[in-house]
Amino acid sequence: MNAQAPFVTPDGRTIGDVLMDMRNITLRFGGVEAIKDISFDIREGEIRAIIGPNGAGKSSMLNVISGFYNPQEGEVWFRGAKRPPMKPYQVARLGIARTFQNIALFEGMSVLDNVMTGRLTHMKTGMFSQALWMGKAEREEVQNREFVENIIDFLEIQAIRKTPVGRLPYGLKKRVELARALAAEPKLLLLDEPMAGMNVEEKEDMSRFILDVNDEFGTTIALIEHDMGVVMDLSDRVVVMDYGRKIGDGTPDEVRNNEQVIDAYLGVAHD
Ligand SMILES: Nc1ncnc2c1ncn2[C@@H]1O[C@H](COP(=O)(O)OP(=O)(O)OP(=O)(O)O)[C@@H](O)[C@H]1O
Repeated sequence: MNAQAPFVTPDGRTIGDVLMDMRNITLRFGGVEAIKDISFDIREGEIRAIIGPNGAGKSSMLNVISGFYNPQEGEVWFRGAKRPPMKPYQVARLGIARTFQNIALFEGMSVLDNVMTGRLTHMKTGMFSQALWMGKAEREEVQNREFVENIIDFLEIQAIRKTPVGRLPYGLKKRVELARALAAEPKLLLLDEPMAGMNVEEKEDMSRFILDVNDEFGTTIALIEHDMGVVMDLSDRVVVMDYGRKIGDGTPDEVRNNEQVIDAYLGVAHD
């Protein structure tokens, strides 16, 4: 990848080269154009938000990034290479992990076991050696377990590591989902409405953890969020979508003062 001029955010943070480059993406569902010729990039180490009214195409965009949908037109570039159409598990192996708008955890399993499932992409030994519990499989299991325990500590969920997820309050379930995504050691972490349905205190906790993950692990984060206070506080840069088109792209201040964005989305109520 060519070195590019570093991008310095208004609060003085320097963010790196382009990690993900979406070029002229168009996605159709039959006659519906969910994404219309959108281009934007995600730079190494930044927190990038995608915002817009309901039905604007945000989830569709996240699904293109995660490989769940393959666009009819346009190119997806990741770490300096054009990504061919792929299945989500192949995209996960490239280092892209995600959380979902509606929590997708195994309710009957413990927190620890749920977070361990996020580690599956890193398990290298085959079924055969695992079945025979050969040395290599054992070493790998120990290392993966250690990695997962560190994440559990980091997100302060040690006290509930043995608790079945189904018994946890909503805010903690969201944190477990974040832990599971982090267990995959992603280069790019996608968060689909991480604050949806949370109370003020839970939102504050989640915001802090998102910032800590970005700081401590240097993980690049792209998120969809409707809470504008949270978006403006957390993000380095924001893409704004409306009816499948991109209508704004820039720092939180630039986006906040963009007339088209104000008319389509922010209005008065969100100020
Ligand atoms: N699987 C699908 N099949 C057909 N149409 C779809 C599909 N997924 C999304 N759409 C349509 O694409 C458009 C964009 O939807 P999308 O869910 O991406 O928007 P969004 O911005 O994420 O909305 P929200 O904020 O409500 O989650 C909508 O018109 C939606 O009805």
